[in-house]
Parts: sequence; C-alpha cells; structure tokens
Amino acid sequence: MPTEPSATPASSAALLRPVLRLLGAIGEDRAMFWRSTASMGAYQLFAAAAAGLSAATAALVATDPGATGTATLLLIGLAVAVAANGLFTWAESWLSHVLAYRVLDRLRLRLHDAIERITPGGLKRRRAGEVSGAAMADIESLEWFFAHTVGAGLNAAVGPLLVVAALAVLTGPAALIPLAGVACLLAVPWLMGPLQARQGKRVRDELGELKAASLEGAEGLREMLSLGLAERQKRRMLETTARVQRRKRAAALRAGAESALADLIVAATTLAYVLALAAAVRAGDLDAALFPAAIVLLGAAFAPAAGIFPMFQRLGEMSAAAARVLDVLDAPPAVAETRGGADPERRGAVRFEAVEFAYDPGTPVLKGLDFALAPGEHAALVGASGAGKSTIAHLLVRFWDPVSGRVLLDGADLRDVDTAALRARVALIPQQPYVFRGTVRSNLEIAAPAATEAAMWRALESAQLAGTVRDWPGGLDEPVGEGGATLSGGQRQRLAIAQAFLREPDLLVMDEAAAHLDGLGEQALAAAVAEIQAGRTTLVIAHRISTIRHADRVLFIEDGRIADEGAHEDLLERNADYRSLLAQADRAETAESAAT
Ligand SMILES: Nc1ncnc2c1ncn2[C@@H]1O[C@H](COP(=O)(O)OP(=O)(O)OP(=O)(O)O)[C@@H](O)[C@H]1O
Repeated sequence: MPTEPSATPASSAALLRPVLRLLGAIGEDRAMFWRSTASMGAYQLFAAAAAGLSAATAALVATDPGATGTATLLLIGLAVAVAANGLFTWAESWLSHVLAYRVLDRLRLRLHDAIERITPGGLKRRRAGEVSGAAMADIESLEWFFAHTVGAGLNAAVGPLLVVAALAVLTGPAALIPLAGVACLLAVPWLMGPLQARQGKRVRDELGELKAASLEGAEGLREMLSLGLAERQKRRMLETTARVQRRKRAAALRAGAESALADLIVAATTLAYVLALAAAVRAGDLDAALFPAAIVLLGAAFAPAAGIFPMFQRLGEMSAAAARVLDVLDAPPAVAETRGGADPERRGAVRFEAVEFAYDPGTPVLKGLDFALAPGEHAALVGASGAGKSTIAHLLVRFWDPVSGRVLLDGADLRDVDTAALRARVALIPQQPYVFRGTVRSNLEIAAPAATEAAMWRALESAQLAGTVRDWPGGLDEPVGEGGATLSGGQRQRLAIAQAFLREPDLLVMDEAAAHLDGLGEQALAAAVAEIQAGRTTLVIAHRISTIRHADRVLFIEDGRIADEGAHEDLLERNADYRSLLAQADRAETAESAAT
C-alpha cells in the first residue's frame, strides 16, 4: 500500500502542503477554476446583498412608511440579488464539479503513468495492484476537495474581508468586532487541525486492523476452527471494534466541541456588535436605519468562514490522501527508458559483464556476475531460493539496471537499446503468467495487436493449446475470467507461450513452473516449451531435474556469482553444493508427486 505518513504533521500549514501541491493538477483548467471561484464569490455577495437589502427595506418601511419610491427600488434590487444568487449558486456547483472531474481524470492518468514507470522496481515489495487501487481510491476522495473546498478556501479569506469593509463604511470602527470574530472563527479549525489529523489517522489505523482481522477470520476460518482459535478470533474482533468505537467517539467529541466553540464565537461577536451599534445609535454616531442592515451583513461575513469549517475538519484526511498520491507520483523511475538507440543485428547473444546489483544499498544480490550465452544456446539457471535468479531474468528485460557492470544483447548494452524494442525481442514467461480479463483472442492481441486469426491458431498449435481452445464453445472468443480464473495453471502457461510465439523473440527467459502439473498438462507444457525453445537462445530458471538435465549448460548461482557452470553431469560429479541442492529439489519433487 502507499505509505501512510508515519507521523501526522504538527501544524495545519504542514497538513495543507501536500494538498496544495496537488493544486498543480488544475493546470490547463485554470480559467475554469477562476470562473468557479468567482461564481462562488458572486453568489455569496448576492446573498449578502439580498440580506442587506431586505433588512434595509424593513427598516425603511418601519421608519418612513411614505417613501414608497425608495422602497420599490430596494425591492427591485432585492429581486435582482435573489435571482443572481440562484444563478451563481447553480453556475458554481456546475463549474466546480466539471473542474473536479477533469482534474481527477488527469490525476488518474498521471498516477497510471507513474505506476507503470516505477513498478515492479521502485515499489519494492508492495504489490502494484494494491498501490494502484489504494492511490486511485485516494484520488476519488480528493474529489470533494477540488469540487468544494479550493474555491471555498479562497472565498473564506476574501469574502469576509469585503463584507467587513462594507460594515466599516456603514458602521465605522465598530466593524473591528466582526473582523475579530471572523478571525477567531477561522482560528478554531486551524488550531485544531493537527489534533483532527491525529485522530483521523488513529481511526484509519484501527479500521485497517479491523478489516485485516475480519479478512483473516474469513480466509483462515478452516485453520482457526481446526486449531481451536475461533474464540480467540472473536475476542480479537470485539476488542478491535471497541477500539474503533473509542477512537471515533474521541473524534466526534472534538468535532462537537469545535462546532460549539464556533457557535459561541458567532453569538459573542453578534452580541458585542449589537451592543456597540446600540451605543453608537444612542450617541448619535450611527443612523438607526442602518442598524438592522449591519446586523444582517454580519451574518454574511460569517457565512464563507463557516463554509470553510468542514474543509478544515477533513483536512487531515485529505492531506493523508494527497500525501499517498504524491508518494506514488514522486517515486523515481526504476529505469530510465531509452528511445531510439542501438539496433544491433538480431542473433540472440547474451553477456553479463561483472554485473553488480542490489535492491537496497548495502545488501548486494549480484556480486560481479559474468556469463555469456551463445545464439541458440539453452541454459538453465540453478540456485537456492533467494540466490538472485529472478533478478537476473528481470535485468534482461530492464525492469532494473545493474548498479555496475553491463548486460549486453548482441553486443549492445541494454541501456543503449530502445527499451520498447528490447522488450519485444526478449520474451519473459514468468512462473505464474498474468492472464488479462477478456478472451483468449484479446490476450493474444495484447502480445501481438496485428496478429491474424491464422497466426493465432498457429501459435496456439505450437503452444499445445489449440485442441483445448477448439473444444471450448467460444473458441478464440471464450472468456477467460478475472485474471484467467477459468484456466488451469498449465493452460495459463501455455497461453503465455502462445503469446511469446506471436512475438517471435530472439531471447526467451522462462521461470519454470515449480508447481506440480498433472501428467497430461505436464507433457503438453513440456512439448510447448520444446517448440518455443527451438532455435532460440533460452535461459530457464530451472526447478526440475528433468529440465536441468536437458539444458546445454547449467549456470549454478551461489552468493551472487556463478559458482560453477557446465554440463549437468559434470557439475553433479565435481560440485558438492550443487549435488546437495539438487538432492533437496529431488526430495521436494518426489514428495510433491506422492502428495498428488
Ligand atoms: N523487489 C525487491 N525488493 C527488495 N528485495 C528483493 C526484491 N526482489 C527480490 N529481493 C531480494 O533479492 C534476493 C534475490 O531474489 P530473487 O527473487 O532474484 O531470488 P530467486 O533466486 O529468484 O529466488 P526464488 O527461487 O525463491 O524465486 C532475495 O534475497 C530477495 O529477498
């Protein structure tokens, strides 16, 4: 998951920082943003004007009933203000939502690009799907910010100032009272921001714990029942639920106290202002007719400030969401992609030259790896778990670059070869190939968008999958389910091999399935593998003795280096570590066959 900032920022200014950085995403919609903000300002001013005009009309009718001409003018003004208020309210709502949707679309695209750029490298052990899912959800939660709060924030700052300026013109120095009141009202959520963020984080943490506990309870139900842990699990759920409730109560208490304090400030300001104006009227410094209008305008000064209240109450939540999105957007690319670049003659010769590699500085995985594969050679990469075999495979498709040393394909450093062209020339077939939701055809098209139907059948034929696909009612258009759920492990691998056939790679890098396949599936897979390997340079991460035995050459990896290399029989004879590793693999394979 994208990281939750471990400590919440200590001030509202710090909380605002990540949120403000995301404002850059408004980019080309700046004009729309200003129109939306201006509409919000306009409807608040017209609302204030409508309130002021109605108060002035009432005061005029009460103090001078004969002034019908002025009263009519005031009423016309009131009607215009009410109509304009309605119009601008609608315009603001429309513009702010269109703006928010556009900005979110842009952010989603930027996030998608960032995830593509940094996975599988920069996100370390975090799963790309989780990261993408969580960050996309965070973007959704920012909709409220872009649609409702950016403009409200500006209006909260500017609107009250304009109204207070109007009050200063009407009532003189007494207008300092509403100014102080508005400042206090804004200070409440601003000062409470960090506490609100801390409480929000605690609630999120406890909810995460509750979700994990309930998921574990469902997924591990069988194990829990058989180990007699059901009671313990129930207790854990109850305790976590109680903690969530406690955290939520604390947050609700704070929110309630904030609202009460805000009400108190508004009431105290109004009272102080009324007293000040009454004194001014009594002293003859203020026209009594202005009194009601000034009090109504006071309400208008508070309205935008009160509008920003909910924004501050959600500032912690939005700040955390923005920080998680930025975490992904800011992550450096795992490799700098090359465009254009060298185009060596395609033969399929591979060379690792003194390759050093580490995921984390200080923990080297490859320590000066040297080996070469001749065009068309079939090599097996053998080593204990964690020896670095998959890392070697991933270096060949440039998911990573070496820390030092070079990886060469047909004499060219991979960093100098066009990255897209390189990935088209090297086919990587992982242990558990990913099958996309869709059909057999759509999965084949992903590998080769221009492939004809005849070419698809040829590829399926070579991958030993044509018979199976022909038997399915939908044939090529048979749905394969979410993540290829309707396919067996062997079928998924053969589909990946068919994809590789369509791409006609010069180099094949395979992570051999360690899982046991049924006899028929294994035979079909072995035949498919033999077909695709024919005439191609192949590097297989080998787990099975049968595969190792058939390789032209075995590369035995130990401690980040090639510890030994040669024919399998020779290594067996001369290398005790190799013998013991294979003996373990043999035992595991025998136990697996016995178990099935
Ligand atoms: N993305 C990563 N971030 C940090 N460390 C990693 C990452 N991927 C692998 N490692 C570590 O690098 C080392 C080599 O891993 P690698 O997957 O290449 O080994 P392997 O030989 O393929 O293992 P296995 O046979 O179990 O698949 C291991 O110690 C592993 O924990």
